[in-house]
Amino acid sequence: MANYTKRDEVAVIELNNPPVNALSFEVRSGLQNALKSAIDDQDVKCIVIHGKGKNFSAGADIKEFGAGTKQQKPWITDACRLADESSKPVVAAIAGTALGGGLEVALFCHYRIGTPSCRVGFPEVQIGILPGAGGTQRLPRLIGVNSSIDMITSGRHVMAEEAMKLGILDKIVTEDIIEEGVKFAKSVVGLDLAHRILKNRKIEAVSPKVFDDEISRVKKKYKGYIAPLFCLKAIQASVQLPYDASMEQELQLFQHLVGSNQAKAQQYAFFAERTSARWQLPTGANSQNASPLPVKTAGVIGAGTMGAGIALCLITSGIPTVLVEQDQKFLEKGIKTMEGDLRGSVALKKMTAEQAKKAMLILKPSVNFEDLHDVDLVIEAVYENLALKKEIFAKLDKICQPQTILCTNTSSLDIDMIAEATKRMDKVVGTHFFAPAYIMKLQENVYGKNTSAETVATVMALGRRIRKVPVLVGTCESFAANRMLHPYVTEALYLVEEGASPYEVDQVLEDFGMPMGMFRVSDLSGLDIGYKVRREAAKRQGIDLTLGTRFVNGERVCLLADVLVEKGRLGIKSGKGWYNYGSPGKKEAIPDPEVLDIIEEHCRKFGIKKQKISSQEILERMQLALINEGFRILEEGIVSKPEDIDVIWIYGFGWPKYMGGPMFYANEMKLKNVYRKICDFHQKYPFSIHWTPSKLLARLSETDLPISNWTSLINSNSKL
Ligand SMILES: CC/C=C/CC(=O)SCCNC(=O)CCNC(=O)[C@H](O)C(C)(C)COP(=O)(O)OP(=O)(O)OC[C@H]1O[C@@H](n2cnc3c(N)ncnc32)[C@H](O)[C@@H]1OP(=O)(O)O
Repeated sequence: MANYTKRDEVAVIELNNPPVNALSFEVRSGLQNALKSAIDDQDVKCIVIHGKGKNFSAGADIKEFGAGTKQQKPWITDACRLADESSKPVVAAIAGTALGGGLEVALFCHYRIGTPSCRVGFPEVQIGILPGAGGTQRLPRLIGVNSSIDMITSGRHVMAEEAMKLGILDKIVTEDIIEEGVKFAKSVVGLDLAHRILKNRKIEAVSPKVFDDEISRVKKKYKGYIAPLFCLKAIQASVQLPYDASMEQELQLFQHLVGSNQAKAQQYAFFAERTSARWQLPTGANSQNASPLPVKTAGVIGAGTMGAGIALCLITSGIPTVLVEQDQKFLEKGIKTMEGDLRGSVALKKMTAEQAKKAMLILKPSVNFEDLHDVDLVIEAVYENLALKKEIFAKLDKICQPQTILCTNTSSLDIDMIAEATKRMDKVVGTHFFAPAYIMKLQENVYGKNTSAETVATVMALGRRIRKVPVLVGTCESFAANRMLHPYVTEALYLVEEGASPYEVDQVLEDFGMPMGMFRVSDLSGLDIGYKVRREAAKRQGIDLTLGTRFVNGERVCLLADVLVEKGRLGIKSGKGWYNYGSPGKKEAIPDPEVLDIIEEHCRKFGIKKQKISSQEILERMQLALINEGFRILEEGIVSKPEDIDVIWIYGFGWPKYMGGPMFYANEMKLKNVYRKICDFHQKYPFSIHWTPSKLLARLSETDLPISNWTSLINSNSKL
């Protein structure tokens, strides 16, 4: 709703829909009525619109879009048209965020003022739609076509200072936004409003080439996403058509997008991220009843690629950090990496040179563990070796304050075994970052059997603070993220043995929307890593793994990657892997006939008959193998909801948001179809344990319920 009050001759309209003042039907109607009252009231000389609480408005209520249903009238445009027509100045007084429809409301006002910390933007592309209440028509009239294209197709938030430079804000004021709004509104009473009404403004002439170039740029940068292209069409209409006709065009484009599968998936992903933040432990403790400890300072152990990346996340979020390495040379190398990454961020305009300098000032590099004595939280990021990690944790337990939280960046080791090296098992937790840690957004937090709710609350809060997307998972072999990768990778290798080339497999995955195919990712990580892990695991089990091994414990194995390693093809680092890179460290992946010969030879050796495998089969086998594992992870309670898995795949492995995530994808395929196909594969490939159908999937597939109901069904039926 919208509250209407008066301060002398100033009407003050307050958008009131906590927590973010989303423009629901009630708010739109309230705004329309309040504007009518203010315009009709003879005593009112000017009008201020502001938002209750921390935000002006986060835009349209995304929940109302639900699967393409039309918003109930009045639209934002119906409500705000009154501002355009008003002879009394209307001022948008912006604190917090004015996003999407929120910014559109502000663009209907004659003036916009904002606090120094306010942000504006059109993030609609991120939820698969476009600004559908005049944003694509009015912004170009205010800040020009090029800047509008940048803002609308990227969806980025623009800070007050930049908004002022662009001309979106007329003034930056103090944080006391209502007082400032009233004062400003009074100061503009009586001024000519004609040139302040955006729909009346002339739009600059722009050559069609600008749009052709932008289409190419957007297609490349946001590969697979349709909304940014629709945004361009709408902006182009603003240049080519009169205002009313181009508004109509914007509405049509908006309506097309709002009903699209991509919008549905992207909006699911938006809410999944927020649902995933609401964690719970098997004890019943959860994000509502547990409080985080304050983290004023932090420590990182290990200045290798991961450690340096994690330290960078901390210092760029304003957390003073001690970075400890045992060797001065490695420490210096780590700092150089960090400085290089910061230079990259400055070049990409993600931060200013001043901010980068400030971040480095709160880093304390050290070769002395004792320097971790007073920090509130330590993240250990040394290489994967249980004995070494236990030694470090025992040392930390003695050096750090009793309340200090000790985190391990392990990707596979048992959290409980690491915790046992300390006398504070409740304060030990996994914080698994993904490479490159400074860039990848997923933070997979892993609780052990003694990890306290307070510790979990602290690392979940830390994740959000350092701009990661934190997800809570329980302990199991490889945890949730990497565990799901296993069947995906395995199935890719089987497909290659059976007749698909690695390049066909990668093409299918990239066409689906994955940023890189599985084989390119393996080359990037280094094939020798898996080689070592497989040999160590086999050694632990007393198995003699050789290139002649075909079955382990009754399960089919394919060691083609190991054949490449033994030929010196380690991936990008050696210049050759599944692809040829020309020379070590080069990134351009070129399909290599030599690899196809190696595969031929491998298949001949084992008498494997090759056949043509369709793109559809490649996709189904890879996706369904990981989906089945996802259901098992849910079934075992390693994660508490399907959204956790989707968030892991979107932010850890680049699953396209417009496909929602693997669980959402399964939901769209209908679980009965997913289950039937998995059963078929199980029958066809009995020696692949990953095709054993999940019991939870079997049970859910009988219900035909949508993904939004799965969690309550799982919780209400312990037999699942
Ligand atoms: C025809 C007109 C068409 C108009 C197009 C639009 O306007 S579409 C909407 C465009 N706006 C957005 O995409 C903004 C989405 N919101 C955000 O980016 C962030 O929420 C925020 C505003 C930057 C605030 O971030 P913060 O971290 O402080 O809070 P949360 O993200 O956790 O959000 C708090 C709760 O509010 C819910 N929510 C946020 N925005 C909306 C929205 N636009 N509609 C509905 N609900 C919204 C969010 O889901 C959180 O709810 P919980 O129940 O607490 O999880």
